[in-house]
Amino acid sequence: MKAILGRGKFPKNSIINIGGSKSESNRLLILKAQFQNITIKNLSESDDTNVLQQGLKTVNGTVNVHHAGTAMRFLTAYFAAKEGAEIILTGSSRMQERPIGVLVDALNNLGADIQYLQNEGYPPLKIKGKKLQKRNVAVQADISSQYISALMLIAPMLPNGLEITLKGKTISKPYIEMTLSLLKQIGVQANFHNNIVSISSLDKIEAIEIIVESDWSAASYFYSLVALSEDLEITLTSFSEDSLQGDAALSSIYKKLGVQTVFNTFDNSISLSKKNKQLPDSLKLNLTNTPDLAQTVAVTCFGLGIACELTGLQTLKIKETDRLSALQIELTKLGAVVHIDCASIRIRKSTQLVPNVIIETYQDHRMAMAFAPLALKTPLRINNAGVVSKSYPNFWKDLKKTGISCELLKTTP
Ligand SMILES: O=C(O)C1=C[C@@H](OP(=O)(O)O)[C@@H](O)[C@H](O)C1
Ligand SMILES: C=C(OP(=O)(O)O)C(=O)O
Repeated sequence: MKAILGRGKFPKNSIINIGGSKSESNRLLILKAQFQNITIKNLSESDDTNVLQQGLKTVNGTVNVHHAGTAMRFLTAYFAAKEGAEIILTGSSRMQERPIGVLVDALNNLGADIQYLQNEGYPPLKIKGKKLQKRNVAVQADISSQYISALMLIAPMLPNGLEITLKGKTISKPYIEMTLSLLKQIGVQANFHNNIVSISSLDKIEAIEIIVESDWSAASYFYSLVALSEDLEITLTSFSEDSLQGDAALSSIYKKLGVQTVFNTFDNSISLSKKNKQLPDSLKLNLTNTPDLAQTVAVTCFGLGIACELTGLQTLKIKETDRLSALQIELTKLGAVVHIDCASIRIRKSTQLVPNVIIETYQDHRMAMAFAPLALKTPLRINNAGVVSKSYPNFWKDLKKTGISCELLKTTP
């Protein structure tokens, strides 16, 4: 499917319900598999959440998580600790290039039985579930925080709980804190101090209902739209100032780009509007804590003609695609001058924007969604637009509500 985008008719204010955070949803599903008396409201409708939910129904057989990193990592730990499970866990060809050795080593050190079926360090995996008796494990924390969250999420089901020592510089730390908060919220004793995470074992919890907050990473595309507009106003429902998601940092990041966020406590929504039209010449940010915002911020800065330097991005090359290189190729087509190295991207201040460019998405939902707001500045096309369903199946429908014209064309394979 191809998306043909341009300017349409802009309503005064559009109200959008993005849907539940996929990160919170996928953690809560793993916890619910251990404690049935958790009721989850506003669960994400993303592909990544659906594959995890389906996977959890399997005890014996093959589970394919496609492109879902959290599902791959969380299910590896879950099945490894689930006595009686015999699972082949696999994913898309890209998933088979995304490393998982750090997590598999940690679990095998705890007594698990996980084997590689093809390349050492990568899915597919053969997992035989066992009782994991050991309590202590050390894990490299500078590759993906998902390995640590995966271990934390199964800790309550281990007879002795778990103490995880984080080695190296911890990246994507807010995601570890999100896992910790959710564990505490359901009544598990958990703490994270210096570089040690410790979590107690627990058999039962009190019944609890948890409402998943909407997805802040997905909100970034609407921040970008408002920033690139003259006067768009957009209201996003089910958000709060007191968020578990690190990407809530958007409100302060986009303040620098002229977007004001009002937190409406009466109905838990946020209203975005363009306030400051005096923009800086350049923006420099370290995104170690918020890697999923990199593509959005890079594209917004380019569209606004602001030079930008984004650092702390060493993990981007092992995500859905090598995101730094994908950004460089696509922004260059639009007329940008882009420099990348292994952990950063620099984009020169630019005044030209080439029209009618066809953006490739590299099987990465965030490539499609991050480039879409540029339609406010120039007509463009986005190839393989269906990729958005990985995290945000209604993205194109919601984008239209803001006034962007969006024609979706089926393409023959
Ligand atoms: O735990 C999570 O829900 C996530 C953690 C981050 O991954 P890394 O820890 O690999 O950076 C983030 O990029 C991903 O979209 C979701
Ligand atoms: C990196 C992402 O997801 P995952 O690692 O869970 O596939 C993402 O959604 O941007």
